[in-house]
Parts: sequence; structure tokens; C-alpha cells
Amino acid sequence: MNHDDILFGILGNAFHCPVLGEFEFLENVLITINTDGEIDSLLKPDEYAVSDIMEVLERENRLVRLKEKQYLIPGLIDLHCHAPQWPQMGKGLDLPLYNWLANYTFPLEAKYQDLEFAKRVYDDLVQSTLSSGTTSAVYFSSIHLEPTRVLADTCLEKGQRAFVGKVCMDDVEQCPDYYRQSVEKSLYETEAFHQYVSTMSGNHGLISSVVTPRFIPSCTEGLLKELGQFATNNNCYVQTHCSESDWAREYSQQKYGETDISVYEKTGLLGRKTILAHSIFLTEQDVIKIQDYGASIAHCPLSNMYFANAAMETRELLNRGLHCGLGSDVAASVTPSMLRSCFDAVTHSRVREEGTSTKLAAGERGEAKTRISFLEAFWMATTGGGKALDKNIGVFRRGFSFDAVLVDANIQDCDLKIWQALDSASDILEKIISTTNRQNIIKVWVQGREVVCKQ
Ligand SMILES: Nc1nc2[nH]cnc2c(=O)[nH]1
Repeated sequence: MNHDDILFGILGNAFHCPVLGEFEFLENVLITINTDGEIDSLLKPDEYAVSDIMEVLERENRLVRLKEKQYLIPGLIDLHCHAPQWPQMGKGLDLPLYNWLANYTFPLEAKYQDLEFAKRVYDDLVQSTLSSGTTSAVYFSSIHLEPTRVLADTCLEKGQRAFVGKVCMDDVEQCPDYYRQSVEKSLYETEAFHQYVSTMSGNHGLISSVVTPRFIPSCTEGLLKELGQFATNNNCYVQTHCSESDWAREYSQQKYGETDISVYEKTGLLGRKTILAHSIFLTEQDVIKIQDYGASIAHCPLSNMYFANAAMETRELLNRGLHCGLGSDVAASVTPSMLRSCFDAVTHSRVREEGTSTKLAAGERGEAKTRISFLEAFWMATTGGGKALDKNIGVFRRGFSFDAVLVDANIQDCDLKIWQALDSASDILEKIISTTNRQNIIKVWVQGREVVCKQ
């Protein structure tokens, strides 16, 4: 048999969650990856035993054999990350959203005119997110064109699948003079960036451009309409913030007498390729619209605990089958780790379910049956993210891109400990989700390319 179109194979134990709330343990699976970086086959032991493929791969040094206590999981998908806020991570979460933006975030983002600074930060960010297992990331950049190109170049060079948007904000009432662009400039640079990405040499679909109005308060209706038109004409991804906090929701009500979703719909920004970060205060009509358009929600659990003023209705959205994944929302979070986001999403839902006030009776304190499970959170960070982006990623399946993370539980100085006699496959996956440190992530592949190798 000719195996020339097979780039390499991996033999060992793997986990994934093709179905919400369930997992599959692929024990001793042989995954073969073709020269396009796609999964060519997933073979069980009784299948590869009767094939010559292992022998060929081994002879030609194209077989990666996982050790005991090493596990493959699908590459993690971050649906919402602010690249220029990377230096801000871990500080400044003392203020509410409005003041946080005005006092810390806008001054920092304005510094990215300096291309040297942009290059230094984005190199470090992309290396760190990859090293944390993020194989696909949806990035807000700053309002500047050149530094946004630098971000796209950096992702391409380091091999991260990235969806990158130049931020647009023009409202003189809400945006500081030093961090604002006219409608014309916003539109011109959005087009120029889109053009740049579509002609980047060596891209092959790894990098996509995203139309990025920051959120309702920072954009005039004129800008939203122009961007909506551009996104529709060019079938672009769109990303923005949606009904994130009491203040943001109130702002739209005061200005338009409508919800964020209605405004996005009317301005042509709501579509199958729209990613709505947060989406905390949704009306029933909003939810129906999001579902009808096939748009997606990026749930950012830790950030929501600081800025949202209320808990995300994750349980209900998952029950209704909306496209829903997870976002780190760096720097309104203290880590880029999407496994940590999974854990935070579970915790967030548990606090919501239990409630908080000791003054209330147990039965009145929380919102019954609103928790989500570890498997559901992991599904959101993998399968759900892939569905949101409408890409064949997030699951180990023939024809899907080989985006994968190798987790090693043999590292001494870390928290992921597997006790073979005590831990079932389900326990092992829960431990991977809950306790993996960055040191445990020893290899990462994107589209079949090894982009992190720590051993
Ligand atoms: N969390 C978050 N919310 C926003 N709303 C508008 N801009 C931002 C931002 O940078 N972070």
C-alpha cells in the first residue's frame, strides 16, 4: 500500500468531545495525518494490526509514539482575545468596564502605533497562547492597520490559526481623541487589512480577517452600517461585544431604544460568521435572532465575573443549541489558558446555580439546574469553537485539520497527577481540564505542523 501522502502518524491515547456533554476515549489509536495537515485516518488497534502502515511510518521515522500518561486532546479554540492588552494581563481589574477601558485599556492600545512594541508584544502573546494549547484564536487588534498586519504576520509565521480584526471606533462622545478614527479611515483600513490577509503569501486559509466594530458605545450608527455593508459584500467574519454589562446594555437602550442584537441586525452585522463576545443580557427576541442567523456567542467566564454584573445563561443557550464557544478575553482575565476558561465556565455556572446570599433560604438562593459540566465546557473550547467558526477543527475526525495538544502527566513539578489504579478515563479527562499547567503541554500541532515542541 502507498502511504506517501501520509506526513506522519501518532499512536497513543486521545480524548475528544464530538457530542455535547459526552466524551470519547480513543485508546491506543493511530491517527495519520496527510500532507495537507488533515486527519487521514483514525485506526483502532485491530485495524492497524492488519495493515503495514505502522511498520512503514516507524521505518521512515514518521511515527510519534505517546508514552504512558501522555494524552492527545484537540487544539483549543479561543473565540475572544484582545491581543494588544497582553501587557495588561494580571493587573487593573479593580475598575468596572467603563473606567477600565478609559483608564487602562485605551491608553495601552494607543501605544501600538509603535511597530517595534507591537512586534515584541505579539511575538510573546502568540508564543504564549500556542504554548498554552490555543491552536485557533480570534483576536481583536488595536485601531492601527500596520500593527494589525504585524499580528497577522506573527500568527502565520508561528503557525497559529487566527482570525484577526483591526478594531474600529469613531464616536467622539465615547472614544478619546488619541484613540479614535473617522468612519472613512476605519473603513479604508478595514478594507486594506482584508485585502492584505487575502493576499498574504503562504496563508492557505490559516489567517482570516474579521470586521471588528468594538461595541455599540464606541461606534456611530454610520460606522456600523458601513462595516455591516462591507462584511456582507465580502462574506467576512465579524466580531464585537454584545450586551456585556448593565452599563453597555443601558447605553444601547438610551441611544437606540433597542438591544445590541437589534442594532447589529439592522446594520447588517449579524450573520453566520458573527462572533458576539459575552452576550449576557439577551432578550428572548435576541436569542431567537442569534439562532436564526447562526451567529455565535463567545462566553468569557472569568471576565464576566468581573465586568458583566450578572451571570451568563450558558445552560439555557447550550440547551437551545446556539453556537457557543469560550473566550479568554485577555486582559479581562489572568491567563490565556482555555483549559482554565473551561474550569472557570463550570465554576461560574455552579455559583449561579447555588446562589450566594446566606440571607436567603437554600431553595431561593440560586437558579436551579443551571450548572454546566466539565465535558460541556471542554466541548465549548473545542467542538463548539469549531462550529462557531464553521471550520473543520475541534474534533479528531477524518478530513478535519490536525490541530492537537499533547498533554504529559509525567511532569513532576505540576498539578496534573494520574493514578492509574484510581482514575478512570473520565477522571483523567476531568483532571486534564482542571489541572493542566502550561508545563504539561509538551507539543502542539496546527494543521499538521508542529508549532510547539518542549521535549
Ligand atoms: N471585556 C471587554 N469589554 C469591552 N467592551 C469594549 N471593549 C472591551 C474590551 O476591551 N474588553
